[in-house]
Amino acid sequence: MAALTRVSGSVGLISLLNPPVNALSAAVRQGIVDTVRRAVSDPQVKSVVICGQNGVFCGGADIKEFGGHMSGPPLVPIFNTIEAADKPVVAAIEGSALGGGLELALACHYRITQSKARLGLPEVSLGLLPAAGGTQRLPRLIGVPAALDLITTGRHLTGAEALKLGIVDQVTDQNTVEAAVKFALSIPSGCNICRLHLSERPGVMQRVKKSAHGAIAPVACVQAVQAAATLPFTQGMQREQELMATLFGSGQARALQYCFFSQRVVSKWSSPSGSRWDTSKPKPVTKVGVIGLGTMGRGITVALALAGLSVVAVETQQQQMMAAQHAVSGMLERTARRRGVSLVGDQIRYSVELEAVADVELVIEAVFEDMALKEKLFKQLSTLCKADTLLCSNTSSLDIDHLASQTHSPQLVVGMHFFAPAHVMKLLEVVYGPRSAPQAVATAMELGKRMGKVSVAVGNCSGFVGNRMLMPYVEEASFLVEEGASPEIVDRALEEFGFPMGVFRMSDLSGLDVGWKVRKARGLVEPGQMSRVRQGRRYSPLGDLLCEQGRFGQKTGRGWYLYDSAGSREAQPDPWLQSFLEEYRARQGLVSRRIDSQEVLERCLYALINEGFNILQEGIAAGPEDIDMIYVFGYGFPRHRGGPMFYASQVGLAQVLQRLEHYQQLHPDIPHLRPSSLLRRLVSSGSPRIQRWREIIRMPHSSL
Ligand SMILES: CC/C=C\CC(=O)SCCNC(=O)CCNC(=O)[C@H](O)C(C)(C)COP(=O)(O)OP(=O)(O)OC[C@H]1O[C@@H](n2cnc3c(N)ncnc32)[C@H](O)[C@@H]1OP(=O)(O)O
Repeated sequence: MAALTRVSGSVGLISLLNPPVNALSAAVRQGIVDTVRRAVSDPQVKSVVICGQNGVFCGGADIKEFGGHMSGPPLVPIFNTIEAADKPVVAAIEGSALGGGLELALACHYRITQSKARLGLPEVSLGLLPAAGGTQRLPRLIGVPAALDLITTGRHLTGAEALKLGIVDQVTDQNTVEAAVKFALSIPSGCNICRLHLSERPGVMQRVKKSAHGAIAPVACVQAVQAAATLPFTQGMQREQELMATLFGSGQARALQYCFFSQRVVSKWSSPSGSRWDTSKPKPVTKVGVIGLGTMGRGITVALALAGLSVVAVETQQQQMMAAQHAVSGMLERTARRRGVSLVGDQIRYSVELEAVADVELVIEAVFEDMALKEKLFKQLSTLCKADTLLCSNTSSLDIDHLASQTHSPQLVVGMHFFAPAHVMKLLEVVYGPRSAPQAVATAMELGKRMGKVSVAVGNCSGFVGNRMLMPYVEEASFLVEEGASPEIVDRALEEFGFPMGVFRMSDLSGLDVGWKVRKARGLVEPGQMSRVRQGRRYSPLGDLLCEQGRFGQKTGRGWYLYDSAGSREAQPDPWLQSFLEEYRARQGLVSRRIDSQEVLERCLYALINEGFNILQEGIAAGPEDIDMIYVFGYGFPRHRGGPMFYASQVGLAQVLQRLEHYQQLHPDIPHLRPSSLLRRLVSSGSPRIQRWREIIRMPHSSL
């Protein structure tokens, strides 16, 4: 798992061998121990170079080992031995040096890196801290502020950025191992351990705690770096170990590591028809049409252009097209500057003629959420585009199969549901209908990947996965307000749970009129009416009544909260709303009661989770990982809780079932509190680990 050879006469070359990313498994750690010992004791070896095989230095500790019993030599003494070696040790970094991989390089005396290599300490995103000396060596090498930034965010750097910060000694575009060997031959014996004088950074802890939304790892990272600033190296290392011990077995670490693997699981998509990621080849796409340049169309255009695709952007009115062109240019420049990438000119062609998309390979429709308008457009596209052009809709809830039926080639139609702002948000729901060809799904998934999205393939139903689950969550929040809670009580409970925004603040941000339009389209809105049963089930008209008063949220300066002015973001409790709610409850004969945060969490989250089980049962999502990644990347579900389905597994499925039954008895008129039969089945199968749910879902069962 690590090999030692002698090159250029006197350089001991140690290669890590553990494809695909040379993770530091027990065997690799043992290999490093053995090869370093041999190299250091060999009198013919004057200096040592450590590299990774197959163009990757090292992706860090083997995350798969974290769940089980850890065996083999630990990293800290291995790295201390390397640092203490009396022969110069040089790390040759290609591909990635992440987590324990970078910590290995930091223990070496010198680092040479490929300019495009990725370096970073991403442990915080796994609920951990860099506990193989990273929190002690990095601040001593580059200072506290830069180290804090890298360790608390986990962000990756390029080799060139790492050189600027002083993490590496040399960057090369040539063969990195050869450059490192040449470097090793040129340096005298003795080592280069940099020990900066460090001082603490006031105010950092407060800032990190605020942005952590309840995650504990970023806080522990700050504490560990503070130890580097205040304690001698050996004591700092001890503090690092103590802090790591509090994180290692935590539920948050388990949730975050589950997210790491789930993000990779969802790219290996499958559908109930049997089509799969490994048997469906995507069609090559170089030119894409975007129809409709409102907020979504503009974001999609930017995301495509940044991914290096040619875009034909169509808007029917000249004036709107000009406005969109101006906005897209600004967004592109800002995003490219932030990401440090250069723009390729002339990638986007604007037109007011639909015919401009006649020669593209894929079209993304992003016009208003109006079925009649989309039907007409798909009919036109089907006639004017090439016979094999993929037609995709950015609808957030409409029937993909119905749209497909408007075209000559329904197999070429899929949904590509982006999230606003589309050039920033990582989630893409790829929606397949019963007639979508495997190649169409594979192509949309591949295009999402090229745009840097986490793409999740889901089946066709109203609202798909994300918005379908959101309905019961939002409805429960309104019911709680009818029963006595205030928007502040509901939002506070959800924000303390870890959501960046509660239901009502989020609704004010996105606009209350958005949901009002959807409810109108579903025939639920009865202007001026207060009835609380519609279409045979409990309904809260509160949102409609606010809209009738022109309270659309932030954009009108009032909604569930009050704002200083239209467009302001600072939400304040509104005394008017309080009186309005009191009057509403009195007219409805509702007796207000005290509602605590436990009830808020249980009713909102268990309703959401219950719908997730229905979705799994119907095969709309292939597994719990798909739902969890949709919620983590698209809806702000706290990543350190793993997503709604993982959270349910942590709470205990029997407990979720029991609380749903309890609330359903109290509220028999709320269908989404009726426990899903899949949840019952899982509980009666002994509540297996989430990784085993797919087996249970697939098992034949009787619904009797
Ligand atoms: C005492 C504690 C000390 C240290 C703690 C740590 O080091 S924690 C680990 C820190 N490292 C990371 O977080 C890096 C994780 N990996 C990545 O970010 C990417 O995999 C990487 C290295 C940038 C490569 O990306 P790429 O897109 O090329 O490949 P992909 O992500 O699809 O990964 C390929 C397969 O490798 C598996 N894998 C990757 N890293 C690890 C790892 N550290 N441990 C175990 N397995 C890893 C990944 O799951 C993929 O597996 P597959 O079965 O093919 O889906």
